Amino acid sequence: MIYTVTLNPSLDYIVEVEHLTLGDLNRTKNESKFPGGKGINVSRLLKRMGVPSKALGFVGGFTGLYIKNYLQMENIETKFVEVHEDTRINVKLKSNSETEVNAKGPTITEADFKKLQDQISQLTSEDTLVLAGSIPSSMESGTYEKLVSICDLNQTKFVVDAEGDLLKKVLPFKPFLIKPNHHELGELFNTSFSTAEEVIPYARKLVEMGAENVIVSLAGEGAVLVNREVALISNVPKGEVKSSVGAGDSMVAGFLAKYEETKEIEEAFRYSVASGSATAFSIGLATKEMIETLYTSVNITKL
Ligand SMILES: Nc1ncnc2c1ncn2[C@@H]1O[C@H](COP(=O)(O)OP(=O)(O)OP(=O)(O)O)[C@@H](O)[C@H]1O
Ligand SMILES: O=P(O)(O)OC[C@@]1(O)O[C@H](CO)[C@@H](O)[C@@H]1O
Repeated sequence: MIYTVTLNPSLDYIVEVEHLTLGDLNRTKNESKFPGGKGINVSRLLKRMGVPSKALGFVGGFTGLYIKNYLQMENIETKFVEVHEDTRINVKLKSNSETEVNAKGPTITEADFKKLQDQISQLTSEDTLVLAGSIPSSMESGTYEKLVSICDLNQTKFVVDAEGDLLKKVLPFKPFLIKPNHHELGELFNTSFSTAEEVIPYARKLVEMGAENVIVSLAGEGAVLVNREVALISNVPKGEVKSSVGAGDSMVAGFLAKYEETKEIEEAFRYSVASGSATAFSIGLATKEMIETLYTSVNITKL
């Protein structure tokens, strides 16, 4: 079974404004809201791909209730730890460009965290754990490290989609997959990239540091996958970007879903890119139909 963990879920409020003027009253052209947070997005995508998963993490208040009800409506299993403060609201402002305001999230107590650790201790070598997104500001940067050390004890395969220290600290525990975007990769090594080729040596460093598979996305410029055996570069399909919120999470879900089915890294990577673009070309997350349409226009080159 795949378990996703979202330590800091969100109600994503997507507002579209024709021409945003700071310091003035703006009225929306369109607005929508979705349950968000990276692990939750992975669970929602997996469901659309026909792969069951269970969503774990912390939810609280009316926003937490909204998330639970929404996932229940989509027949996604959840086992959230209930916290006292409200789950955050993240604002995604779509105008000439995309602007995001992500909140810091509720207070998580030691007792809340202990409940989650107990749940993760129940996983086995048959399970996969996906840890995705930021942590509420009340939690320490060693939080993911504590969770993956439980996976290490029980030989549970795990995936991490996080940035900075959260990511760095899990590498010695050998994650099955990590998926930084090129900005996050650049920040880790104090550099920047403009092409997929430039990314490869740095993705290889992450493999040397412990990651089994590294996918680096470069938004409209393509993506790379590196592991001990191969280095692959992918194009991205052409289309109109409607909202890239959740595009990275869709890549994680797409990779896991296809890999479960085929055990083929190259096909899983191809499906991952198609999933990322299908979400980028949608308001909200991709549908399976759209992913499968785009799949045929993803081309992978082996280096
Ligand atoms: N302009 C684009 N054209 C086609 N596909 C795109 C475009 N932008 C993003 N994508 C798709 O989304 C994937 C992830 O994009 P990106 O590199 O922005 O990841 P991310 O920053 O993790 O995403 P997120 O917005 O979810 O945080 C890309 O690999 C690609 O498949
Ligand atoms: O603040 P974090 O945890 O880094 O990111 C949270 C978030 O931006 O990520 C998802 C898209 O990837 C959204 O659903 C959500 O609002």
